[in-house]
Amino acid sequence: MAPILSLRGVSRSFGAVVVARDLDLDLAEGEALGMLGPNGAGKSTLFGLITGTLSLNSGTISFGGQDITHIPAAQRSRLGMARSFQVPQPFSGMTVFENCVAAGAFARNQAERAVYERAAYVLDQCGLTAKANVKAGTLTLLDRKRLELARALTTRPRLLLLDEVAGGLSEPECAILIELIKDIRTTGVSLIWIEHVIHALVAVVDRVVVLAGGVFIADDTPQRAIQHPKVVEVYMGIPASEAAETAAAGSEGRHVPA
Ligand SMILES: Nc1ncnc2c1ncn2[C@@H]1O[C@H](COP(=O)(O)OP(=O)(O)OP(=O)(O)O)[C@@H](O)[C@H]1O
Repeated sequence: MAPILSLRGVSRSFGAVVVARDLDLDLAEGEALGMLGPNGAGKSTLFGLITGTLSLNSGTISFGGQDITHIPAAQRSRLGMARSFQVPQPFSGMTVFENCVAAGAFARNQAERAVYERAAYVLDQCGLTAKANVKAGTLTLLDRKRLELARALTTRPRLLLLDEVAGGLSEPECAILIELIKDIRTTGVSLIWIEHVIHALVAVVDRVVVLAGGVFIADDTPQRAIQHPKVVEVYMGIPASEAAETAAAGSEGRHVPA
């Protein structure tokens, strides 16, 4: 089956800062991909390139088999892309329900009434039904994160891009969010999740890519990716050669990607 999302030769710099250097990436329909990388590596920028809020310096992006490289962000969202933001950005003076309706109506260019049913369904899915009439600005952090997900889901995305949704949550709150994202996965939506809370990511995704220096230094199963010597080097400051030796000594027979 053709991938739902394909990046080919994608490059983007900000002055001397290269955040994407000739990147290729395929995401299968229904796949959940985790994205790791040090602060400032360019992960959120990559979301901007995929959703069309930022332009590429070179390369192509296709979505659902269609070349979307030059398609504006609003149109990409109508094709079925939605993202959540690192810092939740609800309309604070509007209720939780109104926030979802506004997101759904705008993204799909529909009358608000046409998305009421979807918004109610999604609020239930995200555990927010009891807060439907509460102003978004009064929500706890966990509920703001849930609302970020709900707003994105109201648009009926085929591809959901999550940017650090677990950040700042306590462990019990994080466990609730993990279950919610697992539940969202069962609907068949494809997912890319940028996250620094690695255990949350590993609990949910099928595959992890690690972005550093504008390239993917690892692309593997979650367990293998986080133990990749280059990843250990970037995160822990241990030279890749030493990290590889430690990994080999500690787990005889385990596959360590080259
Ligand atoms: N609009 C912009 N203009 C100039 N530089 C930018 C712009 N957006 C991002 N950058 C720079 O690009 C680099 C990548 O930023 P980005 O936010 O994509 O990283 P990130 O991997 O998501 O980081 P974090 O994990 O800290 O959120 C950073 O050095 C950032 O300062």
